[in-house]
Amino acid sequence: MTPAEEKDIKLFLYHAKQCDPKKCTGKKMARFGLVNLSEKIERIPSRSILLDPMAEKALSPADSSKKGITVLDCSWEEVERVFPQLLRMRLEHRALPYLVAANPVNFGRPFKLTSVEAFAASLYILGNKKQAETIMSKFNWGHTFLELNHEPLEEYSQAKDSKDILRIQSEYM
Ligand SMILES: C[S@@+](CC[C@H](N)C(=O)[O-])C[C@H]1O[C@@H](n2cnc3c(N)ncnc32)[C@H](O)[C@@H]1O
Repeated sequence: MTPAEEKDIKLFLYHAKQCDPKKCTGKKMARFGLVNLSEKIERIPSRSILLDPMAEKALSPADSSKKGITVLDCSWEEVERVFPQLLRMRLEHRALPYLVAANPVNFGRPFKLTSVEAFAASLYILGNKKQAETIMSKFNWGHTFLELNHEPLEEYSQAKDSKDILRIQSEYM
C-alpha cells in the first residue's frame, strides 16, 4: 500500500492514571485528537490488538485485519501486575520486536517504549507509515525514533508472520 492509500488504523489508549500527566505521551496524543482515550478498562474494544510487552506472540503484518491497536498506559513498575489481569478479555495480546527507545527517559534502551513509540512502531509494521510519522511529529524526539529504527522497522514491515518477525529480530539482538 502506498502512503496515499493508507486508511488510518484506530488507536485506543487505556490510561491507568499512574504517570505524571504532563509527561505522559498518551495524554499528549489525546490532546491532539490522535487517540481514543479511556480510563475504563471495559471500553477497550474487543478483538483489538493489545500491545503487551509480556505477550508470547510478536506483532506482524499478518495482524493488519484486527480492529485497532490498544496501548495500556501504566507505570513500568506495574506492567507485570496489570497485563495478566487483562487476559480474561477478548484481546489479541502482541509484543513488539526489538526496537530501541528514543524518548528522553529511556533513550537507547531496547523494548521499553513509550506509548507513542509503541503505537508508531505498530503502525509502521502494519504498513501505516504515514500515520506513524504523523503521531511522532508531535514530539521533538519523535523523528529520532523512526530514524534510529528505520532498518529493523522496514524489515519487520516486510515480514510474513510472527515467526518471521522473530527471525528478523534475532539478527538485531
Ligand atoms: C508501560 S507504558 C509507559 C507509558 C509512558 N508513561 C508514556 O508516557 O508513554 C507503555 C505501554 O506501551 C506499550 N509498549 C511499550 N513497549 C512495548 C513492547 N516492547 N511491546 C509491546 N508493547 C509495548 C504497552 O502497552 C505499555 O504498557
